[in-house]
Amino acid sequence: MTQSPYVLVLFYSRHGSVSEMAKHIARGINKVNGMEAMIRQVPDVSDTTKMASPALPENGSPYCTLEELAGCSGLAIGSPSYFGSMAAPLKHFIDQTSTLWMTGQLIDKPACGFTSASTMHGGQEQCIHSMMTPLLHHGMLWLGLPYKNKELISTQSGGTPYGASHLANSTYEISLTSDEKVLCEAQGKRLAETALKLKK
Ligand SMILES: Cc1cc2nc3c(=O)[nH]c(=O)nc-3n(C[C@H](O)[C@H](O)[C@H](O)COP(=O)(O)O)c2cc1C
Repeated sequence: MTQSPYVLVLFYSRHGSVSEMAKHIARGINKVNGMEAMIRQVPDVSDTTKMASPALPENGSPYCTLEELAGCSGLAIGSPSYFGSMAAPLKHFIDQTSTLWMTGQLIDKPACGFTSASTMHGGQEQCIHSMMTPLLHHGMLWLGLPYKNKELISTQSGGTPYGASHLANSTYEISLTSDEKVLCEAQGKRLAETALKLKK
């Protein structure tokens, strides 16, 4: 069976905010005819062993396989901001992608990043940049969010020109503001439109 062209929405989320953002990004992707969203998460890592998750997630999206990453037409990658950087489980997953790097399977495919953080100036932009770096090594084409999206100006919470973000506060608020939702959808739509244009 041939898989329809898809944009992979790949994330790690411990408390649910980034997972919620992934749904809104997927909604934007699915607005583009000819592209569909595939939502996948990465397993947690343990403090004491190399890898300690069950083979299947207890809830939420399935775990991503390397084949699913290799086959995507575009990639939206999301992580909570942890000390201004991506969370370890996502980095752990990326660190297993050397075979894709050696075979150049992600070259010239578009990518973008999204994040959630508990504080306004706690490193949202830095976290998005941390996800950009390995994907540039993979030869991917990084997309931001242009200011034609007026919500970037009106937002009182998340939203950056580097990628969508959510301000969860210290109360782990999962629900997104309307500006944050619009920006997530705009980012997903832009990514899918670009993936369609670039598709060979
Ligand atoms: C280890 C750790 C480090 C964190 N570092 C930051 C940080 O640097 N800046 C910030 O604003 N929030 C930080 N947070 C808060 C998370 O980014 C925030 O709760 C986020 O919304 C969680 O996303 P999730 O609900 O998808 O798990 C940190 C949380 C943890 C557990």
